[in-house]
Amino acid sequence: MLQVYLVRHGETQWNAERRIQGQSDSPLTEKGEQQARQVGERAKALGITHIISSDLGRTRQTAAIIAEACGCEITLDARLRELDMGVLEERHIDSLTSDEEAWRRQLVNGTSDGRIPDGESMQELSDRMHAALAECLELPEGSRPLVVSHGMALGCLVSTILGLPAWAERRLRLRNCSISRIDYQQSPWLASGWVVETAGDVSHLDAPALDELQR
Ligand SMILES: O=C(O)[C@H](O)COP(=O)(O)O
Repeated sequence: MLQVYLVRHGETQWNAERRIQGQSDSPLTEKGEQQARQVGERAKALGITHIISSDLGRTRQTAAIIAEACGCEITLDARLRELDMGVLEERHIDSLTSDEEAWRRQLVNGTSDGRIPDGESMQELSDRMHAALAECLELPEGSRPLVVSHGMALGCLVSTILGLPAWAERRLRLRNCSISRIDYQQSPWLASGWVVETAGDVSHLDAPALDELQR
């Protein structure tokens, strides 16, 4: 049975400052680098064989730290990027006008085709994340891949595997450097296809980051 580990990147400067990143970027904080090292230790113990990462800077930085610990090659895949948040990228979450806040809420509270101006819909995000995930099925027998991506992108993947709408990802707390696991199984009794084993595990982190709303 193929097991795929899903890791959100380590804490970044803008995560700590509550600024919207989307496909814009900011570097890992010192804490984010430490979190990535702790994922690296776990990844080594798990016998990870391949690392597949979003091509944004913060995920590449996290993937490089994990790869150093477990000695795997990194493959970059732009389909694993965070949701494109259009004109709201780089903005401080507490600085949004009421119109801007309405765009954001429309996106995360139940409209799969809603989008922030110049941004992407949750459905588009879901489609590209599933297409990237499907490539794990082509890896050689016995592979154990680890995917490094983003909060909304991974939340959308896990939600849709569970049969929930893409926007249900806001109901999942995927903190920086949390690990989720999904398996691809064929079962006569349970679901066949992707199933969720764990979501948002932070037991490998000394001091898990607070999520954005708690900061
Ligand atoms: O700020 C954002 O773009 C998202 O809410 C979180 O994205 P991240 O997982 O890349 O920090």
